[in-house]
Amino acid sequence: ETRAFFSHCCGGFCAGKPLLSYTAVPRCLSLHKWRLYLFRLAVVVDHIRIMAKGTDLTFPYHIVDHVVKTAKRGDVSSVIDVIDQYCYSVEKAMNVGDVKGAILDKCFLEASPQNVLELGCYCGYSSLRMSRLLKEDAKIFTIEANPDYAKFAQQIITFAGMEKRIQILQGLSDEVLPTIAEKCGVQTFDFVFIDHAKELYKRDLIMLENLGLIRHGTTIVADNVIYPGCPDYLKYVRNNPKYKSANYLSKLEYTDREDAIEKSIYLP
Ligand SMILES: C[S@@+](CC[C@H](N)C(=O)[O-])C[C@H]1O[C@@H](n2cnc3c(N)ncnc32)[C@H](O)[C@@H]1O
Repeated sequence: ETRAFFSHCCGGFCAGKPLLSYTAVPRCLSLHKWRLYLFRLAVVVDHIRIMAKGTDLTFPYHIVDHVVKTAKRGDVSSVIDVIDQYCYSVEKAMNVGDVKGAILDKCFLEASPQNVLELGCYCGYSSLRMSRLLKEDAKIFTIEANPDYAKFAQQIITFAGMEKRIQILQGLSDEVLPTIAEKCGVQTFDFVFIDHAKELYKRDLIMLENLGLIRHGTTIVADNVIYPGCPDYLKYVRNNPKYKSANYLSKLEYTDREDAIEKSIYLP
């Protein structure tokens, strides 16, 4: 139980959690360069745990291999199905999965967004799910701190033929967000999927507000709000007149454990 909990903390990192939490400290010059090193160290620790079978999670490159061997190139739905089959039958991974993925799809279709932001790309699974439902000229920007995961996600996204619709921005969320508008030519996002380090959900939502990156009516969907959970985020969106929130009870990806998705509409 404890192991499973830690393996999902910070979006799947376990032993690295205290190190990752350190990356949550406010940016300042003296800490700046160390935050990414600590993030990478946390990843190394987790890789050792995966190799030692100390967690039931997988390396994303296993997923890349499986997708390339099994899925149909250029067919997004085939790539998504192959990842789901792999996670059910071989090794679990920390992507949103098919069950909560259906809720994400529903929220996405209701919002019919033009500009989409995702925090936490991992292997690109949720980006690909959303990309199937994108309007003609709409685009997804997804932030991923781990350079290896960003690379594997890029391979999967390109294999699925979605490289023009999904842009990966590699870096820590609080370092990428301040320059995203200028870099990507986007003023505000219409839909945000938050699925990175659970203790950063609230901080990064407030950052999006302060940077003016969300507008009246933006839909914000947050994953894993029960397991491993993000109580401070839920308290923030539920007790805040600027948000109208709804909870969708579901199951943790590829398991029977209870989890949920929180959808919040920003109405400042
Ligand atoms: C749960 S996974 C994302 C799963 C993905 N959304 C999906 O469903 O396919 C969380 C990801 O967030 C990334 N992450 C953690 N902290 C981050 C941060 N501060 N900035 C950007 N990415 C971060 C992790 O490296 C990990 O790949």
